[in-house]
Amino acid sequence: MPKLTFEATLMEKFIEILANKEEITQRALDILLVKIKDALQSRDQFTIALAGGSTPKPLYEALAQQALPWDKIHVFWGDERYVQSDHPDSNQRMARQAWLDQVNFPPTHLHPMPTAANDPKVDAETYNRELEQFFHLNAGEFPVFDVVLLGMGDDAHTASLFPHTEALTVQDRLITVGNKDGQPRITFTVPLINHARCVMFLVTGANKQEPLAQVFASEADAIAYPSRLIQPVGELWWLLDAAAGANLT
Ligand SMILES: O=C(O)[C@H](O)[C@@H](O)[C@H](O)[C@H](O)COP(=O)(O)O
Repeated sequence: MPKLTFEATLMEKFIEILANKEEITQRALDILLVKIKDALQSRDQFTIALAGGSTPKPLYEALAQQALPWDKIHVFWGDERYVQSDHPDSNQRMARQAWLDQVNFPPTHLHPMPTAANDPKVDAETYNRELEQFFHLNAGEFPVFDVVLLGMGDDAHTASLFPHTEALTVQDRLITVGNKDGQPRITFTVPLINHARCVMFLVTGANKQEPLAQVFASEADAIAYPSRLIQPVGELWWLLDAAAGANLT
């Protein structure tokens, strides 16, 4: 696999260690509400890409309690397991149950990753085209999401960008096929995430201590610790609970 290189980028990095999941949820909500307000004032539209997994679910539940102009917000997914949308592992299903189906989003404002073609490459290409059309992109352009939410696995993967996989090296697409132990995923690529105005990691649990130490180390192999590749042109937020961030204080 080619050595990964990426230019140094201008970004503002914020690392906050909070007591627990509840504090992370509240802090993430507070930041998101500011980003939504700023986006609506500047562009009259807010675009967000959701993370899957378990950590963001309380944040989605908290968002469902907000009175926001849902008709000005567009929701995408940063990655998806390659299962049907009603499968228990579906990231779409989790976000709909926790938030999206609990408020009156216009259906056209929800942009789930397709998983029905029985070929992840086809579905990845379909979603790639959907983003190109939605953001009116010319060939080779990347869209700028207002916020990309991310989690991090205990192998330092993020989205469905897993260690030592081809997905890590894709630089000319918005969407590609991820691979978790042979199981296909659909995922944002590194350059797509890195074009965001704001990337926010929510990371909890003592099992994330070691991978975080590698992600924040001055030197480490980004192919082995893919979250190192996330260096957005905009803001980078790391919201960690005390267990995950214990070694960083
Ligand atoms: O589809 C997924 O599973 C996620 O996108 C994945 O990248 C997740 O964010 C991490 O695995 C952390 O998951 P937890 O939040 O459950 O620790």
